[in-house]
Amino acid sequence: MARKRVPAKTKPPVVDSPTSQQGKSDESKHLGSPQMRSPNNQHKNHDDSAFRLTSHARVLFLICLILGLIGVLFFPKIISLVNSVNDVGLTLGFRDVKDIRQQQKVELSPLKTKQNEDDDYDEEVTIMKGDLMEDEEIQKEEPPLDEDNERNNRADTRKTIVSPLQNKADEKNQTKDKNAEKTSSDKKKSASSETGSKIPPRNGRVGPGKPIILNAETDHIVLDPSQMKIIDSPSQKQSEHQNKRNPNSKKQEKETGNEKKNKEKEKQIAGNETIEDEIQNFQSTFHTTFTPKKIFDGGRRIPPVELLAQKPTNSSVKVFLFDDFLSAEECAGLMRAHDSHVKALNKTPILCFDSVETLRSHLKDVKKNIRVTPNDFTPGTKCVNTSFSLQLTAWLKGNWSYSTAFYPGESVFSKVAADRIQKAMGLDPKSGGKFQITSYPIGKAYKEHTDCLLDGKDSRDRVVSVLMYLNDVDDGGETRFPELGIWVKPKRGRALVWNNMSPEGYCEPHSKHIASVVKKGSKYVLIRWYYYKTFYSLGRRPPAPHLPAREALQAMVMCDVYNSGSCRWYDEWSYEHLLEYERNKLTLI
Ligand SMILES: O=C(O)CCC(=O)C(=O)O
Ligand SMILES: [Fe+2]
Repeated sequence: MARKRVPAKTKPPVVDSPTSQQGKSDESKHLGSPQMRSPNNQHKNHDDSAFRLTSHARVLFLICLILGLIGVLFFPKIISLVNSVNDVGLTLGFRDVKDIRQQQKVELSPLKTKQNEDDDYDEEVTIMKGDLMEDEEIQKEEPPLDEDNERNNRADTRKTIVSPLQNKADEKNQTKDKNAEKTSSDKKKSASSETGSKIPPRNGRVGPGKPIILNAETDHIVLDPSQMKIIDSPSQKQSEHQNKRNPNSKKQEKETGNEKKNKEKEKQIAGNETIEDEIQNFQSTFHTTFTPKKIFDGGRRIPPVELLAQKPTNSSVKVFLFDDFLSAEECAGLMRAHDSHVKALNKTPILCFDSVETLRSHLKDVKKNIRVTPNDFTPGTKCVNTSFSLQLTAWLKGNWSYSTAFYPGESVFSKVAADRIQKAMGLDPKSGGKFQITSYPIGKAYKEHTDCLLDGKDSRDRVVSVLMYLNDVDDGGETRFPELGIWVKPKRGRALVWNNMSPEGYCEPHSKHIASVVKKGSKYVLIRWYYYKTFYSLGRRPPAPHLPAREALQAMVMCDVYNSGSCRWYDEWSYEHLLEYERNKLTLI
């Protein structure tokens, strides 16, 4: 065997394998020169060095290829690591490596990766660190929710299990979409005809030729107290909610079986009202995600910017920001319409509290030593009567923020905004609810909350929130996400969009946010929530709610968990309307 070995320096005889012959003939074909084919020594030497050169070149080529591959694979990581060190370093001077790693994790999250497939997105989404704040600052300004409460909230959230049949239900619902679209267009027609209404709508202007109508139709509803309904027990609410969440669950089947019975109950609740076809035929759809994209509107280029969590988090919450999403004229028009509507509802509001303890805290705060019990609430509600409301209003000195609402079909602007949101954020207008404008006078804030938790249960189904700032605020008023370490300064026309629920349909505790105290000036925002599941009353004012009697032009003030931002004035009673109405119409959706 050893003898047969060819000395290293002598060239082995060329054994023309079929491939090498093939190679030669290919070469000759290529070069087309007969000499090149003649096997003289010179040529052999040339061949040798060419061979050596080629093999060196091959090795070099392979090394380059491997290096290139490594570069391609790790280049974005290296660059973004350098960037984040720069960004974070510039802001804080020094940051824990753990946090930087976390930032990488967020950048490489599934949503981002998915979006990278979209050229438009890849090109235009800017990833930005969220502005940072110290934890202690959050603690100081906005006391966190009671710890036990919070723990329960989280436990409740995790307890709600999405049915494995959910996907099937989604598919089914998608096929129903066509029907739903039809229903929705019918609904729109009906909503706009409804707008014709009993009292003249108040008009504001949103830019040239774009009227916004804030319709106070429900202000005329004066209810028969005998129609009032005792609010359901929390466990009942929860099971109803789970039922909504799991449309194929046993409970749902049971209800389908009991459809007739429920319809009767329904009719009973609705009195002599007949159930409109559009309600009866209503098909709900699910909404689980959003897809930010660059848009152009009114000559403005509006790209999304992703704000990265600045704290370790494994949540699915994504926060995006679009500057100049609304024009200056639109912002001014919306603020004017809101102000004039608030002014018009000049009757003393009815005051409501989430509990008698909250009422007590407020009384203590204004140094009124009055004994109150649950009997001070109008039966079946958490609201006090008109004369007590009058007294409380004087004592509390209008210490609240103001929210007015308008619905699709009530203004040209609502369609313009819904379409723009759809284009920029991929949110289906059909899943969006009312538009709510809120103004915060100086000193006002709004408590820490998620948009999907209610009394510790995910009852609101608000999968995505779209918050639009209508003015610059001189000082304060930031929207803060304490769990993510993100805070955003109000800026006229800026839109902020985030998901409150995971794609699986869980309410995300990390979506908790706070409207910080307005320290100087005032703050105006427009907000629209997009729901996990559409329900009939989205997009139009729900019919008569089972709430305390009230006069026309009488708003309500709702005071939740007692803290600095606990009370909010509402031009309508929609918050309860929606829950109540959804419960009542459960069998229809
Ligand atoms: O005004 C803000 O910054 C946030 C408002 C908000 O979160 C809400 O109304 O649900
Ligand atoms: Fe919120």
